[in-house]
Amino acid sequence: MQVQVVDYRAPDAAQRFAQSLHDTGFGVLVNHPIQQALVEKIYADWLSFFDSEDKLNYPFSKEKQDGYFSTEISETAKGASQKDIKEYFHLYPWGRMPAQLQAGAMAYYAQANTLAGELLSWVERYTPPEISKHYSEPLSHMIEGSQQTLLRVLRYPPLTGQEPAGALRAAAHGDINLLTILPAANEPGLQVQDKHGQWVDVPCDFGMLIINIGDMLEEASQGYYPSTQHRVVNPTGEGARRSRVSLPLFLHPRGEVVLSERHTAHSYLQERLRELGVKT
Ligand SMILES: O=C(O)CCC(=O)C(=O)O
Ligand SMILES: [Fe+2]
Repeated sequence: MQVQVVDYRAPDAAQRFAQSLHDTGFGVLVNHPIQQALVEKIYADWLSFFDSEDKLNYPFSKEKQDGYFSTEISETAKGASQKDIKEYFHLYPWGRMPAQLQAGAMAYYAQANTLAGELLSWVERYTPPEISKHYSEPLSHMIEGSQQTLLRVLRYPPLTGQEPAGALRAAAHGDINLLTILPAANEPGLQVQDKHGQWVDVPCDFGMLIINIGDMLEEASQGYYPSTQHRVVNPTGEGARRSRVSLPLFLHPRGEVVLSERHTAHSYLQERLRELGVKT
């Protein structure tokens, strides 16, 4: 399996992108409208923040799920035995965040959210009618007015050699939400699992934008768009001494949106957060 790299400006971009998402759960865009300079500035600013004590002023809230999640409390992927080797900060427009980092992070949030809305309409356009007739409302409507879309700034620290056997930067998991938008990180390591169980590197040249399907869209599309397992493997050699930083935006519907006969977005999210051990 090879994840398709699609030129956002190509005349057939929408169709090729949706096909890639259907085939693999992943799609990669080049020539997209997200400003690379902004992404680079966020990476640099947040690396300094994670290196500072200031992060301890924003302990995560179990109820709201905003703030700083340390390596000690960060999530354990569903079915995994070890915690991931990562720390991260959850940003919502209504949530807590360091004042000096707010403008950059919220500018990125707005850009990525706008693009995500367009990409959802691409996904919808190329959904076969026998599937889309079950969408409770157009996909791009599901996110309108949503307060749940989450920007996560992740920092994977340099490895110390003392990590528990089998622990990974991010163990295999599927994302919970509709779509995830992820600029290529500053270091490699992201892999996706193909239909035969093999792990395949996701194209990650600096400047590429990686998009993947989450469980909520798999649920709403009855599996037509698969939420594929992915992971971040540990670096070896020189790379092990470096931090890796990444910036996924998890696109969430409004809580009351009906995903399927079984679930609203709210009921689905609560169930999954409990499974991750970050909610009681
Ligand atoms: O850091 C990455 O490249 C991926 C992160 C990820 O998959 C996640 O946080 O859900
Ligand atoms: Fe993920």
